Amino acid sequence: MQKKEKTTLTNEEISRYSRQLLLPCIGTAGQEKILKSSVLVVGAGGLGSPVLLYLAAAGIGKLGIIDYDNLETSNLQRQIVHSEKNVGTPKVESAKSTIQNLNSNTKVETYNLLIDKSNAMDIIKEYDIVVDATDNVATRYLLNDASVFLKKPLVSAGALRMDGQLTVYNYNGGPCYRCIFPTPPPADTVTNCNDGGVLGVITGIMGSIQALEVLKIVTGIESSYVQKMLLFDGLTGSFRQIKIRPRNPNCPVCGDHPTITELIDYVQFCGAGAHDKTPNLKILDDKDRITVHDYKSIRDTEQHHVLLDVRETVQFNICSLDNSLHIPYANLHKQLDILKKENPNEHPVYVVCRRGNDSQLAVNFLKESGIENCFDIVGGLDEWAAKIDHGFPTY
Ligand SMILES: Nc1ncnc2c1ncn2[C@@H]1O[C@H](COP(=O)(O)OP(=O)(O)OP(=O)(O)O)[C@@H](O)[C@H]1O
Ligand SMILES: [Zn+2]
Repeated sequence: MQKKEKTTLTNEEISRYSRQLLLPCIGTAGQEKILKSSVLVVGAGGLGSPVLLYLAAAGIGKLGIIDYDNLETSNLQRQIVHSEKNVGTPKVESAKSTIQNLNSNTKVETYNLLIDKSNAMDIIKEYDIVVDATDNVATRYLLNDASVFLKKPLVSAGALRMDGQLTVYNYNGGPCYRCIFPTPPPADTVTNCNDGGVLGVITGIMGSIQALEVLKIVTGIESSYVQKMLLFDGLTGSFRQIKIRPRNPNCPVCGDHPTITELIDYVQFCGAGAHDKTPNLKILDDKDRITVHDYKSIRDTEQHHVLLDVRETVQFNICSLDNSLHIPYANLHKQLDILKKENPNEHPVYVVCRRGNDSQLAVNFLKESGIENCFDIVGGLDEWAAKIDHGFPTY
């Protein structure tokens, strides 16, 4: 008969983790590994929340939490590691207090900072696994490269609107993020939750699967997403697993002859930083733009004009200025006649959107279509709320 090593788990640990100890794929040996492991979670937002909660609950020995931001009310819809009383405080502290209430045995390190090339290596080297729960391309490349250099698995996910995706990079001979996405997308084509929206449950589902993959890696169960990507469509409820390319031997970071051997400037590489909610375009000359203050006096002095709001209908339904003519930017080419009908005397047209990007594109388009007397309202309704009417809703 083979003699088994006695478990090092205490009676308290046996009882606390009993429901997962009973799983043959985990058992006492798996739980011992979980208790000894350390995981770095980058981003304490929509994805990071379930990751942190489930990993703390499962007994991960040390959790690192990185986030530079403070908690906002609009985060509570999905960032369930936080609560109302912590609005305005650093997310890392808010998350730490929740997970310490859940499991006081888990050691928690907080990093209230923006992870970048100056600090990434020093922080990541202290952990076994990295979880990418952020929302921007610059940080994805940074975490990828640092994880490759330090030989750490990277459990990465994203969620937007009703969809999610997930992959485990740089693990068991599989590809890294750069093998699959060698060049970043143009900055102005990237949509984030702030613009596109996201249902909280979607981030909950994707973050929960990230936690699951972490636990599988820690306990030595094979991860299901090496060289595979999970695509989740919340509208149809379908989960699809697609095979992705293998490790690229010519990959500049993880390939056979790497050309990138230290962290680079990711903001420059991606054309956008971690902070940038939406790139602030400036495509019009100043003569084609007016400030919110100038537009306010046009309204106050009742000058004849048309206010054209080019936001999507879902956004227009949230809030709008009185007497706006609504034509979404995407429909403008089809609905120019509506604008012409509303403005037979060719009064000036002032174009507004949420932040002043689409409105500039719209002014450009109107000018090309022969409507010369039109102007962009700089900074859009966000600027209106900030500078003119503090009671105007922001979202
Ligand atoms: N380089 C980085 N360093 C530290 N934290 C980061 C970095 N990049 C992103 N984050 C954090 O990752 C989290 C991503 O989560 P999520 O997208 O759900 O939140 P959000 O940015 O607060 O959302 P919203 O776009 O609705 O304001 C954010 O809390 C953000 O502060
Ligand atoms: Zn690679």
